[in-house]
Amino acid sequence: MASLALKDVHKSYGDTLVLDRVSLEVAARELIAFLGPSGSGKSTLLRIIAGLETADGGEVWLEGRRIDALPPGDRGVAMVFQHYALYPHMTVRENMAFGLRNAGVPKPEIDARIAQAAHVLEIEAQLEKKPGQMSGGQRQRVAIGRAIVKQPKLFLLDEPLSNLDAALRTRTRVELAQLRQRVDAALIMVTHDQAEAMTLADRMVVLNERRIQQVGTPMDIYARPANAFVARFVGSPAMTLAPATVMPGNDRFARVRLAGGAEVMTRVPRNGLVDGAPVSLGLRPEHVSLAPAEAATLQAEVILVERLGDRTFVYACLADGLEMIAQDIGSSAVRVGDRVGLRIDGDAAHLFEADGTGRHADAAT
Ligand SMILES: Nc1ncnc2c1ncn2[C@@H]1O[C@H](COP(=O)(O)OP(=O)(O)OP(=O)(O)O)[C@@H](O)[C@H]1O
Repeated sequence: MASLALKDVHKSYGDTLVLDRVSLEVAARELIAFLGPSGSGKSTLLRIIAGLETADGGEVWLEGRRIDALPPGDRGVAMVFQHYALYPHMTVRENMAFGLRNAGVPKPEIDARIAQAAHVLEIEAQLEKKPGQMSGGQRQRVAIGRAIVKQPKLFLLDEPLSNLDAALRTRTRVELAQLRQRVDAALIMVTHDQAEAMTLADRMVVLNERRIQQVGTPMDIYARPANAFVARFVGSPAMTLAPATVMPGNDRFARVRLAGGAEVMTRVPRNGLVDGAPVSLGLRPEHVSLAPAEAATLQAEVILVERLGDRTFVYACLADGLEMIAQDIGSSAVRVGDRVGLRIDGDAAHLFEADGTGRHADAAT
């Protein structure tokens, strides 16, 4: 049985539809990341599940119980906010006990739950401190602890790491990954940060334009994005989308011609594609490499070089103005203004419909 099920959830604010028939099933103990651009409805969906917002239609089920008409406190859901909203005048222990005391949980039970959560989060030594005496990372753990003591069936985390600096964020991400092994509940987190989603989530839900665009494991979404939006949104730097046309032929796989004339042999089955049909060729940087200008079919001028230490991203502009990103070795010697050749790994190229709405399945799918 799914832990959480959303069925045809929709929501408008005034005349603006923000969620359009969203359906999703989350398995027990699964960690799901909602990923999408600003305004795509991630927080609204989370708030509907938590009961802080009412949907206009649709159903929310948790462990076989319909919860969308229940008040937030009765849903079996605990939410951790981006601004963790700890009570500054209370100690960590009091912060964690507050909700339980209000819910009438007996004191020995509260003490036991706090001790257990503090152990899981390794904040036993901080229990008598006030939030002002703690670092951002410690405060975030207390906020998570406050959710853990409620023993929810589902945790909802809204941008849980976004207030932390880069180093602490990476560390807390690892801690969150470890924590989830120790809690017996499903977990949904909202994030802007795809590295966070890719590293933590069992499955990612990519939202855009009011709808779920794709649900899948991080690697599945990276390797087989369902449409041009997902292709460009997931992965950094973004995938290049090059306008191309399908060339006539009886090959098993489709050969396409880029606007500038170069041809690329893909691994996308030829059948189902119409001769001359416009398509969009998707290329990740790791599938475009540098080659001596005279030996390659594509010539380009380097416009930007991004050195990351272990590898270098080379942004290059083709004669027809198309920009492509190639990946080179860490010690790459290329410089802005250089003329370079580009070699495309057609086996790894993606083909999307020209309007970006769909993907032509490749041989691996
Ligand atoms: N209370 C509200 N009243 C009116 N419009 C709202 C309200 N809350 C959200 N919206 C609108 O609904 C849309 C979705 O907002 P939501 O906060 O869910 O997006 P999001 O994906 O979480 O964005 P962000 O990543 O910026 O937090 C946006 O267009 C937003 O302006």
